[in-house]
Amino acid sequence: MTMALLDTYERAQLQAISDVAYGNPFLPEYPERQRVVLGDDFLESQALWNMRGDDIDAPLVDPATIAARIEPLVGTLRERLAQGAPANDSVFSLYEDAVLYLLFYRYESAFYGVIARAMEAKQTTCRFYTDFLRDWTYYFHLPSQKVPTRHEAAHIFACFYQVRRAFHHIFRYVIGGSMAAAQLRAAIWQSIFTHDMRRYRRILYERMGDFNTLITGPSGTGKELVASAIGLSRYIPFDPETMTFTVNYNTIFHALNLSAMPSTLIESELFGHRRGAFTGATQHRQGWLETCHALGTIFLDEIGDLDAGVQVKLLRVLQTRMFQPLGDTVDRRFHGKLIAATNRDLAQAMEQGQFREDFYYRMCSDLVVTPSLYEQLQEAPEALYSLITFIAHRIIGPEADILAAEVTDWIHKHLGDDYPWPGNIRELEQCVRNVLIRQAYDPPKRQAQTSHDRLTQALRQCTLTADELLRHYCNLVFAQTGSYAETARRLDLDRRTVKSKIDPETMF
Ligand SMILES: Nc1ncnc2c1ncn2[C@@H]1O[C@H](COP(=O)(O)OP(=O)(O)OP(=O)(O)O)[C@@H](O)[C@H]1O
Repeated sequence: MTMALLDTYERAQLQAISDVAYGNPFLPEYPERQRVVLGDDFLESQALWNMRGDDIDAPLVDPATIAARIEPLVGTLRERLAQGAPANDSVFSLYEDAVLYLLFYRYESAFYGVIARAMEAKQTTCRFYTDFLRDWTYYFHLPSQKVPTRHEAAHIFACFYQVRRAFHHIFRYVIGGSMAAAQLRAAIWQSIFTHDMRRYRRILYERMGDFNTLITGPSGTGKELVASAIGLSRYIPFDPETMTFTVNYNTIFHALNLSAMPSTLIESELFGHRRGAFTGATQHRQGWLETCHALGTIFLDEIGDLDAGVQVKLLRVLQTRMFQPLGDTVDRRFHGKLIAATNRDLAQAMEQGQFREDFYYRMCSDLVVTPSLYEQLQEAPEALYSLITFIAHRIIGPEADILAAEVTDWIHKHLGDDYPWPGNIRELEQCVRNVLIRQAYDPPKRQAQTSHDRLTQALRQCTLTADELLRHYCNLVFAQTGSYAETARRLDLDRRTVKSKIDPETMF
């Protein structure tokens, strides 16, 4: 009688590991997957979807425990396969998933070393690829049968590097212990790898540049940081001959703030120009779209402010990936990825004819929304302290806990627990700095107060139409809450109606 290749328990363990390996690590349900594998050994505080503390790159306990636990099981399965035990696709696939999980954590710190060196503009020869390749061969090239993995070792090596970079950048750039912040991290992960990591690894990894990403959310909520996390975590091929990654990820992300530039400068920055294209164009100049590396990213901040003429030209890039420098008639191709951000309500801007619909629909195949600080604190008031600790740590390093306690106390006494943080995390950062230096923070003069006075006056004089009244009231509540969702909840209106009434640029 031939013995089954896997008993029920082993199969269940491998299936649980496969679920862990392919889940979005920042989603709140993810810890449950880890718990299935680890049982009582699972450490809730280490759950990946939590914000990381002081050291964002400290080794993670739960994944390391999982890797240690599966190693003997993977070894046993390898022995059985090596002895020629017949296996079907489902067993091979579980085996492959577990081996890749094991190998990722075996080399995780070595990959981090490559990330750190790239930050210092140094290129690393990844000698540990030799060890990786030895392990790869050990697990996948068995004496009596070749495990049918569809991947090359170098490709998986590149995928591991990308996953490690994504962890690093997401933790580095997106802070916050609320569910809203965790979901933002999960959305970034999805924007990088899509919801299906297997398909990503098979085919999509080299096509993500074709998908544009649009980031929306109030000012100061980290839209540029989200864009950096996505742009710096793109797939970069590994060259096994030279044992190097083909480009330094740290050199291929370019941010352009459109609201800070006149439209002619935007055009020339983006598309480039020929000599004599306009007065002052004394030299031929390549634009960002031309110089952008194929694995690179151009980030267009404040896209809502883009002039209609530039929108048309950019639309062509979005549709055909082609463009012409100013004064030129020859088409050039854009090879990178485009990410845009805005804090404007684009739905309203389109309604008012200020923003082209076709442009919007070309941008929104991948939409990421950053939550306001107020929204985060409504849901998890305790998140304020951890945010402050994180910021304090970034500002002064040692004694961050003491500063955090001082700032939290100050906020509690002087701003109150319901302060709306209209400037979001950017404002919180300034508040921490101010309390550090002056032991006080004066919030910028709140528009809400003036709004309130004007509304009261208009109400006394009975001069408002019903629509004006609603509009003003929406703006007033929005100024207090800083959140469309919360305003809609308080007014018992739907979010779209609220959005259509609010103009954050010229709040009443
Ligand atoms: N989620 C966040 N995590 C960490 N820091 C943040 C976050 N959001 C904002 N910050 C801090 O606020 C600063 C501003 O962030 P960023 O420029 O990304 O905001 P933004 O949403 O693009 O704002 P704007 O719409 O005004 O351009 C950052 O430099 C960072 O210090």
